[in-house]
Amino acid sequence: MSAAVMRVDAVRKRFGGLVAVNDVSFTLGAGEVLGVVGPNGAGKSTLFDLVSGVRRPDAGTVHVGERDISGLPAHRVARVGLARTFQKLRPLAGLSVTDNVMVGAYCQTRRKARARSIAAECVEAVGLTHKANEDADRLSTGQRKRLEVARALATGPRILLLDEITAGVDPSGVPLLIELIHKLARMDLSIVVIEHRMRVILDVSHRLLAMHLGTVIAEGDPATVMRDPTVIERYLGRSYVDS
Ligand SMILES: Nc1ncnc2c1ncn2[C@@H]1O[C@H](COP(=O)(O)OP(=O)(O)OP(=O)(O)O)[C@@H](O)[C@H]1O
Repeated sequence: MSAAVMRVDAVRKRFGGLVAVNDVSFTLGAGEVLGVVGPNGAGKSTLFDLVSGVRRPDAGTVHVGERDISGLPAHRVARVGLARTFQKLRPLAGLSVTDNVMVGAYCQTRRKARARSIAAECVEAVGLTHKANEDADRLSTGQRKRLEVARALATGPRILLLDEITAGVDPSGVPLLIELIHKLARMDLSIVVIEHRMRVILDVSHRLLAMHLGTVIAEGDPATVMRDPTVIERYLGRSYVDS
């Protein structure tokens, strides 16, 4: 792991009286997979929104390499090489898998033929070639998650933010998604993963960031973070300690 490809400094977001993300800072190394854990409402998805330009931070900065991308809208952030998936799946209804992925590819090219070929590569990378012409609405949850990844990949990112790609997926489909994250990491991407399933997060992450009520409560190598008494108390619960 080498120099940071992304640096997030003291980002903050308030919704009315609630500080959803409270001065969160972290770096992402080249080729690193950083896991983000925390209970529901900890601020994980809002943190992704701030980094990916879906929402503007009230304070703080986000750098990709030397470039300050703080407050840029999502389409411009995508052009800098940062892509994300969303927890809530939103394939474009009535469009095929390939057409959905081409939407991402138009971030890299205006040529339809080139967009189609990028889409084909990305659909293959996530293992959906056999569904390429199918209506995206007809996919299973696990397949839709992979479609989301393909659409993000088609924008040509260096940094990928994955928001709970195993949520709602049948346990039998989880190993395929774990393998997909490993594959993405081998594609020279630097990745931030939000994930509730412990077996997934421990399998894929080089480093962990634990959040609670908008703040970072622990950061470091996964085994150490998981043994941190504050993380156990606020996130994992007594049953984890006792088991
Ligand atoms: N648009 C919004 N308006 C008001 N409050 C919001 C909004 N979006 C999120 N919140 C609140 O901000 C806090 C953080 O939410 P967020 O979705 O970022 O948490 P999370 O850690 O991703 O949770 P989960 O694991 O359930 O997805 C929560 O209290 C949530 O209710």
